[in-house]
Amino acid sequence: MSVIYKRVSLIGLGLIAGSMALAMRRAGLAGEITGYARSAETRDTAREIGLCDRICDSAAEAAKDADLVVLCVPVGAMEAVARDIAPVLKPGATVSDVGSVKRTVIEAVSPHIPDGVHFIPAHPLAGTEHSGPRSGFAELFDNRFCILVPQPDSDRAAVDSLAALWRGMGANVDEMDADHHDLVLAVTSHTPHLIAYTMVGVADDLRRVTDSEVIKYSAAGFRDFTRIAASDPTMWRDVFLNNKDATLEILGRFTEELFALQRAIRQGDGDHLFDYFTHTRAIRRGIIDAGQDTDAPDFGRAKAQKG
Ligand SMILES: NC(=O)C1=CN([C@@H]2O[C@H](COP(=O)(O)OP(=O)(O)OC[C@H]3O[C@@H](n4cnc5c(N)ncnc54)[C@H](O)[C@@H]3O)[C@@H](O)[C@H]2O)C=CC1
Ligand SMILES: O=C(O)C(=O)Cc1ccc(O)cc1
Repeated sequence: MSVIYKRVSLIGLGLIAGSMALAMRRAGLAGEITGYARSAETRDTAREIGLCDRICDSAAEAAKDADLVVLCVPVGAMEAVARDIAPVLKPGATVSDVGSVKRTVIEAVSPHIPDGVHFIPAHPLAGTEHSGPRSGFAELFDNRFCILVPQPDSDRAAVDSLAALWRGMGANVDEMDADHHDLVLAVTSHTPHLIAYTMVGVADDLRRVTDSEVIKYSAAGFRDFTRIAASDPTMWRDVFLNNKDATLEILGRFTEELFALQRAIRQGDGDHLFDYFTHTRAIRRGIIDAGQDTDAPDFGRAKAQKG
């Protein structure tokens, strides 16, 4: 594959930026990759493992002369970074991000983007519970979706270049409106994470079951919950604070269904339980038939542990 951007700048050097750097290198998509992270320790680690061609000591230095700047920081830090890099962005450059929430990121970042610079938000639907500069791997985006959220005035050629970059990194690209994205993600990712956090908290609270029993007898379902609940607290705090309405909407529906199942159990209503589980099994089978069960979590964990 050939170079799409001469100079790419990654701000925030964790799982996603690290995986992007490795995936871009794998396919030769960037001439030079610069990077910046807020903590000196992260920058030192990134230098030590050669994550980028150049690690800079400020976001502005990393973004200077870049053709593409990708904000790879927690959602709550996007605005501060956009403010820092705004003065050095060159005309014709593209700014993108990888945040798990889109509407508030667009509202926070857009005002800082100078005229003549393209802002094209994005979200790769791929990740693991690991974080930090050592957690990235080149295959993270393979066969995963990356959702682009072009703005009404987005330049088509700039959107096409960004889409080509994500395809070059292995992803399938779709476009979506920000509000729809946030609702879809509240259903498929954000609320499930909250449920996992809660379930692990409940198990921890249950003093009649000791820690060693929780670990020893963890069946697959609970094991997955513990994996998800080990995800980065800063990132997930920011997700819920920034996708408030959609998450609360889905949580409301979730608790209604949960109460109905609770009542069925109390009343011994086996028909309700059977019908409900039959319906949900059909949904799972639909996902498998559509070829969309690529089992990212285990794949990600295995790769990250190797590295
Ligand atoms: N972890 C996951 O599974 C996925 C995460 N995302 C999104 O990607 C973004 C990054 O997530 P990860 O790479 O997982 O996080 P991470 O925790 O691995 O890395 C974040 C990096 O940002 C740096 N950082 C934090 N605040 C900063 C600031 N103000 N200025 C400069 N650097 C700063 C941290 O030092 C760290 O290097 C988040 O917005 C997250 O919502 C998207 C898809 C999947
Ligand atoms: O590790 C998992 O199971 C994930 O769900 C990864 C993930 C986390 C956050 C995102 O915005 C997208 C993907």
